[in-house]
Amino acid sequence: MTEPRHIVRKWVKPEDLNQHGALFGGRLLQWVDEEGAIVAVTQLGTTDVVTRHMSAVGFVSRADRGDLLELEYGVRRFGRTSVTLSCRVENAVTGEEVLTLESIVYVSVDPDGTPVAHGRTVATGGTERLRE
Ligand SMILES: CC(=O)SCCNC(=O)CCNC(=O)[C@H](O)C(C)(C)COP(=O)(O)OP(=O)(O)OC[C@H]1O[C@@H](n2cnc3c(N)ncnc32)[C@H](O)[C@@H]1OP(=O)(O)O
Repeated sequence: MTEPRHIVRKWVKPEDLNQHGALFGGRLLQWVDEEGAIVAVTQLGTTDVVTRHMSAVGFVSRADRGDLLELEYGVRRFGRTSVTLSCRVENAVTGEEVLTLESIVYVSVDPDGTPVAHGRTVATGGTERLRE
């Protein structure tokens, strides 16, 4: 399962930089997780979603101040309580790969934080499930 894709863009600003003047890796992971959670929320139709697992992280190339980054998510799999996304980050201008995560697993939870079945089996490209 790879379609539809979800793309968000981030501009690297001065407050996002590390001591070498490049994008701080932790900031990039924050973006990847936060935007991924929003994709998961739109897929599952609930805002009660938590991150359970991330696959190995490899920072392939650096991003610098002023770079425009594209975070592209795919929906890989629906489980009983989880949804698994993939994420590729690239420079929106050059297309150079910055980071790829094979899988990020988000879990639907109840108010006590216990996993609950979400009942979803098919990906959506929209936000209509939030209004169901
Ligand atoms: C958006 C954010 O930043 S949220 C903040 C960061 N995240 C958190 O604080 C979450 C902390 N973790 C937890 O509270 C708990 O681990 C929970 C509630 C998420 C899950 O509880 P668990 O006891 O692990 O539940 P369980 O073993 O049933 O797993 C839940 C789902 O995650 C999947 N899962 C669990 N571990 C993994 C793993 N290592 N890799 C892939 N999937 C996994 C399971 O397969 C299951 O999916 P399924 O129901 O679709 O088959």
